[in-house]
Amino acid sequence: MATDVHGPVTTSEREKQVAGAAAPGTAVQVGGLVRAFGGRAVIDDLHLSLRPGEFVALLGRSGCGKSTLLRVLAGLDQEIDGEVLVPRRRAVAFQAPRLMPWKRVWRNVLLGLPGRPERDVAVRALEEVGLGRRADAWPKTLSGGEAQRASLARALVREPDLLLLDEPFGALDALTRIKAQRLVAELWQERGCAVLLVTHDVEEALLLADRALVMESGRIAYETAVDLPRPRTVSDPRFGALRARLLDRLGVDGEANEDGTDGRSAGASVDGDEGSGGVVGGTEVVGVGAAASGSPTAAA
Ligand SMILES: Nc1ncnc2c1ncn2[C@@H]1O[C@H](COP(=O)(O)OP(=O)(O)OP(=O)(O)O)[C@@H](O)[C@H]1O
Repeated sequence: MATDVHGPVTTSEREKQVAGAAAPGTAVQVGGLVRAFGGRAVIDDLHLSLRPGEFVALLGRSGCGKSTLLRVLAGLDQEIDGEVLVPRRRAVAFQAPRLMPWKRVWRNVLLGLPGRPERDVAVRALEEVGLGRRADAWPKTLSGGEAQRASLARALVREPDLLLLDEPFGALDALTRIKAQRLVAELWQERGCAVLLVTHDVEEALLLADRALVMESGRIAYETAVDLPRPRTVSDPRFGALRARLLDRLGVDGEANEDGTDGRSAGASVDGDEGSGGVVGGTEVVGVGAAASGSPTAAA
């Protein structure tokens, strides 16, 4: 069962015990996590930790269990074994904005919040994502990018210590996507919350994250620090080298050389199904413990 370790003091004895076991300075701590569907373990003895304020990207082939892990961390799936320590304040945004069409945008932002929060609370969150003037709009009148920003506002209004993003930019066109990535980078810098971003896009991971993880066979099979100064550019040779290494690890042929001098132009992404064979094999951990550093001011 997912257990909160931050925020107001927990009440149950079990929560106290688990909270006591959490390492200091840890936002997320997962140990021996197993999630099975019909006897098939999609997550199998997974271990993961995030530091407060750390931005981590989670990559992996389609069907390898990324969204399942995110749902567990969000507390949406509790049919698990193992230990999951997460902040009490956490929020999730999905690829589909999931706005209720019969509620105005500002009411969507406040959906599910305890108490009776005022409209102003929603408007402030909408202003943060550049949508203050659309507070009274109906969701169907928003563009795809605007709807995604409204979804982000709904997550931010919860003032999360952990923000879980499940391919939030996946359905956006290229330009809107770049803007949305920059927005997330800025909001992360301002808010200082830990972020776990599920993405298929290696470049997106490298532009935004302190650390990139690759999930495979139900575990974190590979990780690398992204210790590049911000703002980052895809033309940086070190960026190209990291991209090549990650693509190789994901079983995708990269055109970039290891030194990054002949990098791909854009859109290095992962597809193909987990379990369809593939180049990725074995378990390797590289650069464990990368510190969150620099200022995430730009993402392209
Ligand atoms: N509720 C469920 N019932 C049965 N199987 C499920 C359920 N949810 C997920 N699965 C299975 O678990 C596996 C992992 O799914 P998940 O959505 O976590 O993968 P993913 O890595 O996020 O994939 P993608 O990148 O394509 O979104 C898949 O084989 C999926 O069919």
